[in-house]
Amino acid sequence: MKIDFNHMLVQTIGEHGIEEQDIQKMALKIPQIHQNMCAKKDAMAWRSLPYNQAAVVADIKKEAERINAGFENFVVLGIGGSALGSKALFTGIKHLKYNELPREKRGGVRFYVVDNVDPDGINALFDVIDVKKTCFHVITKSGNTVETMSQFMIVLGKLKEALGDRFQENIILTTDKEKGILKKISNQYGFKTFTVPDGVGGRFSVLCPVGLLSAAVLNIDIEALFAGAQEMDEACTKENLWENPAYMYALLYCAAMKKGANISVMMPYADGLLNMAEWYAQLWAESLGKRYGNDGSIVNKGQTPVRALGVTDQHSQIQLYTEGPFDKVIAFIDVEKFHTELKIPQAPIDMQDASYLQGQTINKLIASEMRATEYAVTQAGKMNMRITLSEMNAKEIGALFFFLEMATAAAGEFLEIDAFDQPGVEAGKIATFALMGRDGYEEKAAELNQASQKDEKFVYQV
Ligand SMILES: O=P(O)(O)OC[C@H]1O[C@](O)(CO)[C@@H](O)[C@@H]1O
Repeated sequence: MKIDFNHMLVQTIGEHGIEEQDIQKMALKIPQIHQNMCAKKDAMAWRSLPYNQAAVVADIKKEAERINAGFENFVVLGIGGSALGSKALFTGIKHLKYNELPREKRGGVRFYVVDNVDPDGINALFDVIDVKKTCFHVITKSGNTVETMSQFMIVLGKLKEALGDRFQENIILTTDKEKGILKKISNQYGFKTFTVPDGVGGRFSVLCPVGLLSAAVLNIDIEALFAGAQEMDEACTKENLWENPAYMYALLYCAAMKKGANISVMMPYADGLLNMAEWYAQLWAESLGKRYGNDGSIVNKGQTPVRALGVTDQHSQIQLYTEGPFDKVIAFIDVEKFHTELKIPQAPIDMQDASYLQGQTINKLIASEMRATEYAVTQAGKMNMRITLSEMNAKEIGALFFFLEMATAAAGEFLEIDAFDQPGVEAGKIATFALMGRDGYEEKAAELNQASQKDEKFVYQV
């Protein structure tokens, strides 16, 4: 993987870029940041995932074999970090019309992720799967998340209807080793259960059973995922800024924030990587968007992630990126070698001025469009950078996950905030419990009803 930061700098984009002397100044913080990253390594248990899971991976593979031998479909039920990693793995590595392929080409079950509580969305799935022939992986680290628990209850109802009491084999749970409702259910009913290790938060959990069971069911090479993550780990644990791309990413993005770039656009030029941008959006937003600094002062830090897809969004967003405010950093992601090379053939009709395309490849077109867009935003003086994957395979995807996780953790150190909590989300979760009538939340429900009184003059009913 190549990570190129050239277009973040004043010498390439002009006055809105970052000066080398700003880098030197911020680099003075690196020894302390590095010391913190080393001291917190054990607490950041996700950093050990590429190394310490031999037994659990063996178990996951056994389970995946059972699933692929006995079922037609595999459905992940979860939300946020419990779902986004699986989605990124699925489209980032597998065939883009995987579920529509015949079984012998897929080599396994069809794969779905349900990460919302849209009634039509959930019901649409039941219209295309036979629940009897479906294995559901229910993932919630906290074991309490309202969206996942309600999906689970709907599925249990359907399974009971279809199978009577013989639904145990259709359910696998992944949750905390002791906390939460899901763990209690697991203990009581003996469902096959995997554990989210301590110190592995949802958004950092893709390389534990949360994402690995999906990987195994999809026949994704888990060892290659780990190998990519390990290689990246080696680079991203170096103290030297000029050898550590995660530190440089964190430094430059934090320098950009200081210059008012409050938006982080991730723009992959590959359909399959759009879910990687979705995954990054949660990682970057939930980790860095914080009201309080480590010292308890109010800091309101963070940078808003935006996902865009090349080339599609060139025709919707690039106008803004090029000519709009200097409030963004754009990370382009490109792929050197796609799974396919697609030639534009000689057309059977006269293509007039479009005939220059004949004999060329779509691969060249997507690569050229990325270069052209990169050139345009660079000329316009907008900060951008490029991550190049050699291919969309398990090793590169494992490396990319790990790089972005390390960069996020390091950015948390630069910003002097806790990158591993999410108190702002908890507030919404509590309010939802109250609105849904959960015991113990009566006071909150009353408070909410009071707060939702509206001044009718600002409400337009048309
Ligand atoms: O895995 P859980 O506990 O259900 O949480 C799901 C998601 O909810 C959050 O807590 C908040 O959205 C995320 O951090 C997490 O990934």
